[in-house]
Amino acid sequence: MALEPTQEQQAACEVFGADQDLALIAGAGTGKTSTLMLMAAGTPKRGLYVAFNRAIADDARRRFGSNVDCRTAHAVAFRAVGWRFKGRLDASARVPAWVTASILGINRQLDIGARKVTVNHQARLVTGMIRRFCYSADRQVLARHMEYVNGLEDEEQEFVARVLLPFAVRAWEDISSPKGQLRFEHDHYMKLWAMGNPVLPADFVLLDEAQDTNPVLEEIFLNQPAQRVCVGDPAQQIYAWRSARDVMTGFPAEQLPLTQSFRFGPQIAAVANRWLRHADSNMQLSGCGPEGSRVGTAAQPDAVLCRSNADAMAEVLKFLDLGVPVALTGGGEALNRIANAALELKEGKRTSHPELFLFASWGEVQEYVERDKSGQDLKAIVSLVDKYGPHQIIDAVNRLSSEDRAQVTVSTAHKAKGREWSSVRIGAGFVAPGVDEDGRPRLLDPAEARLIYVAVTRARQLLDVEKLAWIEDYEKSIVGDARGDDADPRLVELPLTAQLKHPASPVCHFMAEHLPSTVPLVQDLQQRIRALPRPVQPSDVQYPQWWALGHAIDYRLRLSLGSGPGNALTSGIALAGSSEPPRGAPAPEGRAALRAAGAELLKAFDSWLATPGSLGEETLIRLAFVAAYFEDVYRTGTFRRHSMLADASEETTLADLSARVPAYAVEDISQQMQLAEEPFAAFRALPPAARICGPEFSGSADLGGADADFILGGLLLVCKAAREPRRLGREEIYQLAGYLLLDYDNVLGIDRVGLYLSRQGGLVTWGVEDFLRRLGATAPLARLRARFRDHLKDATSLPAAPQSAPPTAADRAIAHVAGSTG
Ligand SMILES: Nc1ncnc2c1ncn2[C@@H]1O[C@H](COP(=O)(O)OP(=O)(O)OP(=O)(O)O)[C@@H](O)[C@H]1O
Repeated sequence: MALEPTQEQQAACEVFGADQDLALIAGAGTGKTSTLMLMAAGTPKRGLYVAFNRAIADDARRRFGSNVDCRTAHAVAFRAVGWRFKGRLDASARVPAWVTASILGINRQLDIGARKVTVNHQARLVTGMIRRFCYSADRQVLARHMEYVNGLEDEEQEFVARVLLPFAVRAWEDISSPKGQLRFEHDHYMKLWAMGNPVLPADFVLLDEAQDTNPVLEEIFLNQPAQRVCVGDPAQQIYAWRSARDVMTGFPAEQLPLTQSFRFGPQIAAVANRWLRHADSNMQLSGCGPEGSRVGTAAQPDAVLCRSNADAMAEVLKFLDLGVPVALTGGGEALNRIANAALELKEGKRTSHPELFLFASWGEVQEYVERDKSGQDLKAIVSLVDKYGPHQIIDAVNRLSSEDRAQVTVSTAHKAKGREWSSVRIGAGFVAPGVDEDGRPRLLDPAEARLIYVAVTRARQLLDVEKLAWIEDYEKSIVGDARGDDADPRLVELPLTAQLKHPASPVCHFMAEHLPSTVPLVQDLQQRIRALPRPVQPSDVQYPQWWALGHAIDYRLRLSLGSGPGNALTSGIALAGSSEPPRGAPAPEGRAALRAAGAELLKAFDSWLATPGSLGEETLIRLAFVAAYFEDVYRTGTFRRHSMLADASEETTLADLSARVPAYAVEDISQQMQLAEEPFAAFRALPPAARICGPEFSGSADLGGADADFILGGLLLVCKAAREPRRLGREEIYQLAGYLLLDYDNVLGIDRVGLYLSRQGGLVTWGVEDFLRRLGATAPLARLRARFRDHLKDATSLPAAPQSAPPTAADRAIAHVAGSTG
C-alpha cells in the first residue's frame, strides 16, 4: 500500500504489534480501515475483521490481506452453528401471526380497558420480545424485552408484558429445539451461538463500528482470549435508543485516537469540532482532505440530511415540486406503510401496523400523542401524516427515484451514517433547544449534538450549515447563563463520583497524574467477574426501578451488619416532609404524612437492630425499599414521576407505603440477600468496632462529599448491584482510590479495597499496596494522600475558572446533581 502512515496510525500499529488490546477512537474520515489494514499487514497472524454489514465486509475482503477473514457477526455465527438451521431458515420464512399464536397456545384476546390486543398482535409482540432478547446479553427471555406498545398506560404495559412472558419463554424453547415450528431467523442462530460462549477462530479480532454494537456481540467480543481491537467513533454513537452499546468507552485497553480526517478540509473540520464539543467529546479533528473543501451555500447539493422522516418528506416534496429527481435513503417503504395505516384508521378500519395496531381511529392516535409523553416516535409519525396527508405521502413515495438516477438524495441523519457525498446541505429539523419554565436556555442534548456531528461530517467538498446557524446564539446564551448564581460548575464542589464522570475535574486530573494506569486493574477485575455466576435480576417486570433496588440492597446489607440506615435517609425524610418542598412534592398534608411515615420507618429500623428477628425478612425488605425512595429525594433533590412518595396524601402511612412495594422488588432483594449470606458471614462475625457502615473520610469535605459503603475489618468495600458487571471499570477503580486517599491521616486503617457485586454474590478485592502498584502509583500511600489533600485545597482556593468554551451538557448536568454525595 502506497500510503505513508500518519504518526497516529504508526502509534496504533506499534501497540498492535506489541500484542496489546487496543481501542482505536477514529474520528469521521480518519482512515480507520486503512489503519486496520496497516496493522494486519505487519503480522503473519490470523485475524478476524467483524464488519457492521455485508457491504462493508465485502469491501474489506477486497482490501485486507489473506491473513484476515472479513465477515459480519452473523456470517461468523452462520459458519459456526447457523448452517445447521439452513433448512428451517428457508422453510419457515413466512409463518403468519395466527399460526405463531396457535403454536404458542395464545388463544384469547386481551381486553385492556377500551383497547384490545388481538391474538395475532400478541403473537407479534412475542416475536418482538424474542428479537430483543436475541440482541441482548441476557440468558433468558424477560418481560422487559417487550417493546413499548403505543396506546397503553404504564401499568397496562406491565400487565401485557407479564401475560406474554410465559409465551415468549415457550417461543424460545420452540426456536432452540431441533423440532421447532416457529419462524427461524438469522438473529436466532446468532443468539444460540452467543449462548455457547464461542471462541472466535483467530489470533486477533478487529471489531468495526464499535460505538454501535449489540450487547450480544459486545459480550462475545469482550470474552475473547485473542488480541482484541475495537475501532469506531464514540461521538458517532446514534443508536443508543435501539440498545446499541459503545464498546470503546471503558474498554480496558490503550485508547488511541485518529484525528486527521482525509474526507474534508479545515473548514468542515472546524464545524465538526464545534459539534464534537457539544457532544462531550474530547476529540478535535484536523481537516487533511481535498483541496478547496469548504463551508458555504450549496445551491444544488448531492445530499440533504434531515432530522426526522417528516423533515425528510418536506424536503422530498420541495424537490418534487421543482421537478428535481430525488431519492430517499432506505426507500419510501416505511413511509408508505405509515400512510396506508393512517388511511385505514381514517376510514374507521383497524390496522396491523406495529406502531398503530391498538387504535380504532386516527382521532384516537392524535388524542394519545397529545396526552402521552413517552410516544416521541409516534408523535413524529402523526405530525408527518397530519401535515401532508396519507395520499400526498403515498404519491410522493411513488415518484421517488433510485439513488443512481436521482439528482439529489434526501436522508435522515441516522440513515446517512457511514455514507459520504461531495456536497451536503443540512436540512430541516435540527433546532435550538429552547428555554425551560424559568426562561433559561435548555441544554443541547449531547445525543443530538452527536447526530449533528454525524450529519456535518458526511461532506467532502462543500457543506451548507445555514440551518444550523442557531448555534451562534445558543452558545452565547449559555455562556451568559453560566455566569448566573448557581450555574457555574465549580467542579471541585462536586462529589467524588460526579467528578469521576468529568475528565476536567480536579479528581480526574489528580488520578491521571498520580495513579495513571487503570487498564491492568480493570482487566483483572473483568477477569475475576467472568468467573462469577451471572447476575440475578427480576424477570417478570418490564420497567424495574433499578435505582430503588440499588439503594434498597444497600440498606438491607447495612442492617445485616448491625448498622443503622445512615444520614442519607434522615436527610431524605427531612427533605420530603419539609415546608420548602422539592420539585414534584405532594401537597402539605401529604408531606406531613411522609414526615410521620419517615419517623416511623427510622423507629422500625431501630427496633429491628435492638432485637434482630423482631420483623420478618419480607417486612424488612419492604421497609428498605421505602427507605430507598426517601433517599432518592435527598440524592436527586426531586420527587420522581413514578415515586410512591409523590402522591402521598394526609392518609398515607408507612404501612401503605410498604404495601405498595412491588413483589418483584421483594423477590429481587431477597435473592441478593441469599447470595450475600456466605460472603458477608465473615463480616458479620467481626467485632462491632471493625464494622463501619457509610464511613465518611477526613477529606470528604474537601470535595462535594464522599461516603463509601463499608469498611469491614480494614476492607474498604463499595457495593454494586450491577446488572451488567462487564461495564464496571475505570470509574469504580478510581472511586475506590478516591476513598482510600481521602482518609488523609489513616484513621480508618484501610488495608484492602474492593467491590461487592450483590447480584452475583461476588467479592473482588485487592491489598492496598498491590492496588496502588497496579495503578502505577507515583509515590507511597502517605505521600499520595498528602498530595491529594494539597491538590483539593488548591483547587478549592482557585477562583472559578473563566469559561474558555461554553459549558457542555455534562458540565451542567453534573452541577445540577452537586447536592448528591459520592
Ligand atoms: N496515511 C494516510 N495518508 C493519506 N491518506 C490516507 C491515509 N490513511 C487513510 N487515507 C485515506 O483516507 C480515506 C479513507 O480511508 P479508509 O477507507 O481507510 O476509511 P474508512 O474505513 O472508510 O472510514 P473513515 O473514512 O470513516 O475512517 C481513503 O481515501 C484513504 O486513502
